[in-house]
Amino acid sequence: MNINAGRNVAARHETPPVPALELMSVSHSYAARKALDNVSFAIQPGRFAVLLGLNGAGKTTLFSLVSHLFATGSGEIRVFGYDISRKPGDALRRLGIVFQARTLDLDLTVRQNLSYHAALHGIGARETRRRIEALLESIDMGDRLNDKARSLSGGQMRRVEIIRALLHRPSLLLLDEATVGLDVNSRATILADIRKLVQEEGISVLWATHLIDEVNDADQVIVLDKGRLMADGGVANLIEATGAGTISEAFARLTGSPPPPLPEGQP
Ligand SMILES: Nc1ncnc2c1ncn2[C@@H]1O[C@H](COP(=O)(O)OP(=O)(O)OP(=O)(O)O)[C@@H](O)[C@H]1O
Repeated sequence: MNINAGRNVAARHETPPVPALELMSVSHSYAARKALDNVSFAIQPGRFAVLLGLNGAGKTTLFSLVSHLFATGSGEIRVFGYDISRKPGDALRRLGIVFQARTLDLDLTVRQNLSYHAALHGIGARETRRRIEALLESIDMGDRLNDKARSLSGGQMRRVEIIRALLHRPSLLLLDEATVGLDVNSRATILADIRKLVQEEGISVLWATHLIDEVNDADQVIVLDKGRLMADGGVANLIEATGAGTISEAFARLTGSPPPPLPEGQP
């Protein structure tokens, strides 16, 4: 008996998973300046995808569209199949976002900053307390609960912002230049924490950066340059497609720029 027969039939009829994030022909302009030009890509559930682009590539604009801060004028954006324009509630519920600019209220305590976000998502008081305490403990910041946000270091503020983005248990996390301005150790800790979330919780991540050393071999790499999608694929694919020796060289060839800078603190 061929025990695989049934399985093969099932596999033939299997539908592909709904992407965690899908952009279809998305464009955006600020007056005459085109910031995104016909950008399409998809991120599958449970993937760590790096959105790699130099200053002005369009990364923040893309985040503003995905998070529905800006209306999608041209093209379509779906979060786990939900169109951000037609079903913003369903899409945003599945989305956690850490913006490039610091967004904690410095005069509120860590708990107050986090509780406010939980309330916006309709999470009850007891559950809010439970989640906040567990998440803060997980990053060894349980003792900072009642401290004012302004007393935290830059890296600690960033980690509180990441926790805030996770409070409503999103399935897709977007981070825009999350490590900018942080020292080498804080950068490494934050990146490792996020990679752990992908591995252990199956969360999908879109990590926007201009730092090539934040890319791992197993990542999906989406290269954006002056609003245009230059490449989308695995590290090995990008290296092969560009005839480069390294991902850094591949990026330089794709964007016509010198190899991107190494992070602060590295020669
Ligand atoms: N509010 C705005 N008004 C006009 N032009 C803008 C505005 N915001 C961004 N731009 C322009 O759109 C383009 C894309 O900018 P965006 O901030 O999305 O890029 P980025 O990749 O996030 O860059 P950075 O890493 O420097 O933040 C740039 O040419 C920028 O000057």
